[in-house]
Amino acid sequence: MDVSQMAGIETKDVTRLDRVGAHSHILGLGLDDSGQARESSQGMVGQLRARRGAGIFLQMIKQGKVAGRSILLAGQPGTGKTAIAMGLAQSLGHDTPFHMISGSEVFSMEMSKTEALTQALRRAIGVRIKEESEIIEGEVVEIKVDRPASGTGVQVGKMVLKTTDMETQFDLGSKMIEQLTKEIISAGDVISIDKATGRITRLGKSFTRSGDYDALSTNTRLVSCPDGELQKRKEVVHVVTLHDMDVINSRSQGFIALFSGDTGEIKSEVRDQIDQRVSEWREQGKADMMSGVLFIDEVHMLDIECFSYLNRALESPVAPIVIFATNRGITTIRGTEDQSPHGIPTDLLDRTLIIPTIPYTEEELNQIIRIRGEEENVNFDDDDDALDLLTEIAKTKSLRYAMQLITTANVYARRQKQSTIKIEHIRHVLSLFADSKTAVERLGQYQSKLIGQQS
Ligand SMILES: Nc1ncnc2c1ncn2[C@@H]1O[C@H](COP(=O)(O)OP(=O)(O)OP(=O)(O)O)[C@@H](O)[C@H]1O
Repeated sequence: MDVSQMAGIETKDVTRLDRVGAHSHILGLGLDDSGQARESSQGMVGQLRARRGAGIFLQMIKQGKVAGRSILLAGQPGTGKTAIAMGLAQSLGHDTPFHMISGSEVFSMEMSKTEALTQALRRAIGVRIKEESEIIEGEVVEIKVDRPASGTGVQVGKMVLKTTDMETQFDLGSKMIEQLTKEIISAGDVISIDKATGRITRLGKSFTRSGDYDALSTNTRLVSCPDGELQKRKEVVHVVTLHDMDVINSRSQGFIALFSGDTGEIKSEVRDQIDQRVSEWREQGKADMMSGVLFIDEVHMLDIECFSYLNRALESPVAPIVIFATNRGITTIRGTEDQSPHGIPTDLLDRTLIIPTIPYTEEELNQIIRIRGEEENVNFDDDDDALDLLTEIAKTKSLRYAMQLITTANVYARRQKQSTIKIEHIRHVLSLFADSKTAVERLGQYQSKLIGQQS
């Protein structure tokens, strides 16, 4: 049986999952009941003040006091700005829409700046619809992916799912494989597949397999293997974003555009129709609206027109929560000659609560790497210095680079038929992949050769 076929469509999962995947270990802000940040909780480590600040903003959201306001996370790269924004979104509910863009992206799309911002805002507003749906729910026994011999082309595979009463093998298409990879699904996970959309949700790890994991994160939810039939009808709550609905309803675009992410401009009549339909559903009690989070990184890259547009958009009654981030200090506001803190005009800055993020201590970096390792099902050898070396790399190069090395070293270790990452695996991938600073230095050194300007 082909899961994608049963799902009716290949997949409905939308764009930019790759960037979100790097933060899949973040499950919330890690605060206690009094709003204090726990040193390490819900995948979050350190950055206590910033998390506390975000926690207060969270309370304001819950009390409906944020209209027209936003927060700005200001700090060096790799200090957890995206992680905090995501933690805040997660604290609002695990199905809260979270959409991230970078300021510069607004200019690179084949559409006007305001259209790009409107799409981004609508991607962060959810409509929660309740309906009975067919799902497949079971424990993953095995996933096998066949790589095409050429190394490129469509991937196919098989997945065996079981309940306490039955076991079935499903064929996997490339989109399903992509989703399974993104969600880091492996044997022992209990998952649910919505047949209407093909969306996969990891419900937790099976109790029966919990003894098999050396490194079981404290975040890991343990659940029982489901019983009865694999396929069942359940009342499920779908969250679709206003943007998804716009795209599906725009006749020239349709579903296909959702997969490619290339949606082009959407006509305002289409948006009006969707708004109208959603408001009818709300009156009939069929749907609720939910504000998600729009995270705009590199906000200093936006220009004055974008800022004016956002200023107005923030006041709309259906605005999402907008979180800005930047690593710039005083800089020119694009499109003007004026300078301002973080390159943001003062009228917008005035409505923004600024939360600084600070560099991590060595101990914190070590913990973040450990958690990320657990998330990727990586075991570190306790008698070995692999974790210390990664910590050192995070400190001297960048945290992101250290995280990339976890993934690559794991692939290498597995190819060497070893189940734990050792220092030699890290050294090997270090010799293969340069960090961005080293790459830039090298490019500078060889620039004349690269662009053929040697005399
Ligand atoms: N406090 C934290 N606890 C757990 N993980 C974290 C924390 N801070 C950062 N990370 C993880 O470290 C990586 C880099 O952090 P992140 O992308 O949030 O930094 P950033 O400040 O947004 O960087 P940039 O300015 O480059 O966008 C991510 O995978 C993130 O999830």
